[in-house]
Amino acid sequence: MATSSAFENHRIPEIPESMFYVPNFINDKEEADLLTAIPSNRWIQLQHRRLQTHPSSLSKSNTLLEAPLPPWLVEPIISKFRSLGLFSDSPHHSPNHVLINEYNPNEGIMPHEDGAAYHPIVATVSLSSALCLDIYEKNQDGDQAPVSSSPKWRVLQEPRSLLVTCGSAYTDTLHGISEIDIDEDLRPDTVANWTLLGDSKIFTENGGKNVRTTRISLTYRDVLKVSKLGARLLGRPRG
Ligand SMILES: O=C(O)CCC(=O)C(=O)O
Ligand SMILES: [Fe+2]
Repeated sequence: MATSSAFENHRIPEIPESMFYVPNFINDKEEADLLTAIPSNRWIQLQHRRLQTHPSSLSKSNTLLEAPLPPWLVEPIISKFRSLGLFSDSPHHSPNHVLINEYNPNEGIMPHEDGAAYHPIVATVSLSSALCLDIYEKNQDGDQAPVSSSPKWRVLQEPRSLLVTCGSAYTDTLHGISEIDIDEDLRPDTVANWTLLGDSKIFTENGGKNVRTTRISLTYRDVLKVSKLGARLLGRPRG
């Protein structure tokens, strides 16, 4: 990925290439504006989280109907991506799809990979609460199972942070969020991005604990297959 050299300083050292962590990627006001803009009528309730997709869900063949992202998901985020060089190598040179997840305490997502519908990069902006993303080594026999049921690395995602996963971190690992209400044992040797955190002190002072509240993630992606015809026939999806 062609990124600015300043961005290299945000590389998470322990994890296979490449994951990058940027604390305070957005400020308090930008976070508050995003939280206000997320439409309350677009949530799909899943068993262990809520989800919304913009501009629309992918079809069964993993095709996106061409449509713009809603403006509140574009600025200020996309110009910040551009100045870091993110998505410059991806086919559409900018994200065209955003999945938004919401997790209450004790909710999460099973270990999985994001797969081949997307160019191998995902950029995740976290809002409201910190939590740990668990990273697992992937079995190389193609069955999508983790090598071990315990994660190999943990990435602590603070509110307003950015996490970028690309390269072999995208293709050769699985990621998940465990269904707990407190992330424990947060220390330099158990958190892969500890030295990159914006405020590691609060976790140290709190006995290495993060008590979760509701956390929202905006996950930006570039869908490979885009259907222009669909967009013309069906018009723009609601945004
Ligand atoms: O909420 C997150 O940070 C991870 C979400 C995720 O893995 C996904 O939407 O595919
Ligand atoms: Fe994922």
